[in-house]
Amino acid sequence: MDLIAPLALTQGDPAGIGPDITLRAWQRRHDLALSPFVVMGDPEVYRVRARMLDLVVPVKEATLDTAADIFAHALPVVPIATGVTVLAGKPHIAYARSTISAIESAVAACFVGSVRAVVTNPIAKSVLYEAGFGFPGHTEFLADLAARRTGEIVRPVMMLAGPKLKAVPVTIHIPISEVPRALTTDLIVDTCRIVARDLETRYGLQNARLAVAGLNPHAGEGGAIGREDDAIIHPAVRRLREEGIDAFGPLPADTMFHDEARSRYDVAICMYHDQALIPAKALGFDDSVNVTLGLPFVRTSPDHGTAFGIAGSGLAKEDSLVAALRMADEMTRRHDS
Ligand SMILES: NC(=O)C1=CN([C@@H]2O[C@H](COP(=O)(O)OP(=O)(O)OC[C@H]3O[C@@H](n4cnc5c(N)ncnc54)[C@H](O)[C@@H]3O)[C@@H](O)[C@H]2O)C=CC1
Ligand SMILES: NCC(=O)COP(=O)(O)O
Repeated sequence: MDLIAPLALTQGDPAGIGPDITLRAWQRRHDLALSPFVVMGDPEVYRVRARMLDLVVPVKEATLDTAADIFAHALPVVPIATGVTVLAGKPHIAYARSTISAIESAVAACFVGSVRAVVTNPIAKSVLYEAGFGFPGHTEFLADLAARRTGEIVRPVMMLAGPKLKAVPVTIHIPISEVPRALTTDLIVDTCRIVARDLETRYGLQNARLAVAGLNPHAGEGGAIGREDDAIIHPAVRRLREEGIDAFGPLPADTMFHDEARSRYDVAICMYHDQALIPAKALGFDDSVNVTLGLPFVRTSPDHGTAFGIAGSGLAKEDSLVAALRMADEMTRRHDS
């Protein structure tokens, strides 16, 4: 991999805080020693937002070849026109096409080696659904783009990674009422295999310890408070251990996230979205990163969403985006060494 190549940073929803935190991360690039990144987005959105926020950030249209050099003195943007005036804090389905195109362009650039990794700014799921977007989120869309490129099945796994906790939701963006039906022993086993493999290849963590959460209170209390823990999760843990993966559980989820409990594992495997994301965000909202494992390229993202309520106000913190840029940089360097 060409380590001179920049990281691709997608626009995300242009009405959200993506432009704010991108401008602020670029401003701090020297202090934070950030590797060059190139934005896939609408240059005008960044110019308008910089004026709104009173930030002195020159924005320059770039190509993938010129971006890394431009980064030293201006924010490089590979232009993807929104075609409409974007209002900060006011999401609109008219922005959906450019939001999606930015992701597609970043992935295409990654496959030809013009960028090293894909870092995504937040998208508003409901806005994209309204515009006909057929995927729950980036995670599944990126896997689909990768599968179309490689001709192979790509199983993506979401992981929230921060200094205090790595947590994986086995099921992601589905209604809580559908979780028990969606959970299968095979799904848990497949997810854990990908986690164990990618923690080694992408993070250099060998023989990772996987703490598998139960689904029901007290991990089902021997079947008295729900049967899924014994019937579905326990057999998955057994199979993983037979394969040599250091998985254990199912553990009562309420007692697996305190300091001492976390010292016993490298990653928490959780059964549903909030079981993973609540502890991850409670323990590190500003420095946790949303990573997609299982892809043939590196993808990271801030852990937060579009935060429309504070877009253009100057209140948005760029810390999680900075952590995502850093993590993507480190992951591509490690993979290459
Ligand atoms: N990776 C992605 O694309 C993600 C997208 N979303 C989308 O974001 C939209 C809004 O979701 P919410 O649940 O409201 O979560 P949110 O993360 O956008 O906002 C939650 C709260 O945190 C604050 N906040 C978020 N990021 C911040 C930052 N960088 N600095 C300071 N304060 C910050 C917001 O102002 C709000 O009070 C939804 O449409 C959701 O689909 C949510 C999570 C991740
Ligand atoms: N709650 C996490 C989230 O919404 C991020 O999803 P994705 O867009 O990274 O798939």
